[in-house]
Amino acid sequence: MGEKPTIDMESGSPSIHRFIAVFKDPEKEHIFRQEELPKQRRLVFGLCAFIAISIPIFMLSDFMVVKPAPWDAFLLIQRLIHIGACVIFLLVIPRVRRSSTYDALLFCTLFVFFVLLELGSFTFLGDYALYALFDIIIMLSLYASGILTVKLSTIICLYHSVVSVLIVLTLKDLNVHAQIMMIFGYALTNGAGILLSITHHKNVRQQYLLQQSLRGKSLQLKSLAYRDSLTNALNRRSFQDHFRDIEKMASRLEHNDKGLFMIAADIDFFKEINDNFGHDVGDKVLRAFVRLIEANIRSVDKVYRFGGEEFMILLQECTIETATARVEKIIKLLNSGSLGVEELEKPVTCSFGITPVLASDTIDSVCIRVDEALYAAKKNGRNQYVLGSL
Ligand SMILES: Nc1nc2c(ncn2[C@@H]2O[C@H](COP(=O)(O)OP(=O)(O)OP(=O)(O)O)[C@@H](O)[C@H]2O)c(=O)[nH]1
Repeated sequence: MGEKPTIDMESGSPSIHRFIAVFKDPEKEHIFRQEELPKQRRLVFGLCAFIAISIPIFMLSDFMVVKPAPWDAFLLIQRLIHIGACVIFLLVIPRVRRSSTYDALLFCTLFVFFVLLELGSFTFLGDYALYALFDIIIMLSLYASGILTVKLSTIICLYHSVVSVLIVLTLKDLNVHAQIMMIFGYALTNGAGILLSITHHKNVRQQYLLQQSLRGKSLQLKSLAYRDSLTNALNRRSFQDHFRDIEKMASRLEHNDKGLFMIAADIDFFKEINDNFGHDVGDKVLRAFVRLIEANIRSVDKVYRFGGEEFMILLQECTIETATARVEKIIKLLNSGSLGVEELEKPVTCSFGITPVLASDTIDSVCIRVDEALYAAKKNGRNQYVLGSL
């Protein structure tokens, strides 16, 4: 599956066309509509289900007002086609993946729906006002629901207004006064509907932008809360909060050739660096150390600063050979002066403890084991690694 599309809020809030209520940038409009599609599908699904259920109820009441044969048979066929169209749409709509396909399908369904509804109006015994009321309610709820884009609302409104006016004019049993009122009613409903539609689409887009910006801000805050401000490495809180994921990963890899490895790293004689060259140089060393580690692990692996000059490195899906090879390489790079802090007279060295993370481990058990290995490395003379015993 592709990555979920998002609107880039850094490049400024995208503006909205005033009358057609879509984003001015077509790509942003496309991303927005793809994200909105699941919600729209749910709405249309609900609407179709409502029509499919309510029409049989109307069929029962129709018998009271419908004209005699052949209109009764006509009405029955018309209602059955309605229900059939809704059922087909109910089956198809959950599978629609593109907003353009969705629009085309919706337009076809609504077209069939209104043609049948308009034809159905002839079957009522002069009770056109009742039919019109039902019709107007459906139109208004469609406009206001956001199912239709402003473009679709306008097309349907024009088509429906023209046909409805023609029907009103051809109805012999409506007097002139009633005809004028009906036409006036349709004009007002459709006009109000288009305005509702524009307002609705603008609101939905503005709300979407607001949500995007809030989502971005909350991600920024989360990242700030989980990062160490000096080195930008992940911090101890992040390690604690994500340990559940680490446990899950360890269980998943339990019977695998590859597993998870925790490495504790502690820079040797760091106090001396601070004392001899000052805190600023000490800070520089810490930043350069994190950069060097990050450059020598994969992007899925993680570096956490636990405090001071103490770090944890989590290697994912690797073997003991790879874990030790990576640490050996880092030790070699440090000894060759690759840290690149010019103020220092001799290379900075570091001691490491390495241990696999087991499915049965808790945060404490793994930290204790890896700390013991690190302590042994320090005790053995520093600038080396020790594998923790299980
Ligand atoms: N520059 C700088 N120093 C820090 C920071 N946090 C802790 N320190 C210093 O790191 C030093 C840690 O010293 P020790 O715990 O004695 O460790 P060490 O000198 O590296 O000795 P060993 O670990 O035994 O090799 C202390 O002097 C702390 O003040 C920091 O953010 N920046």
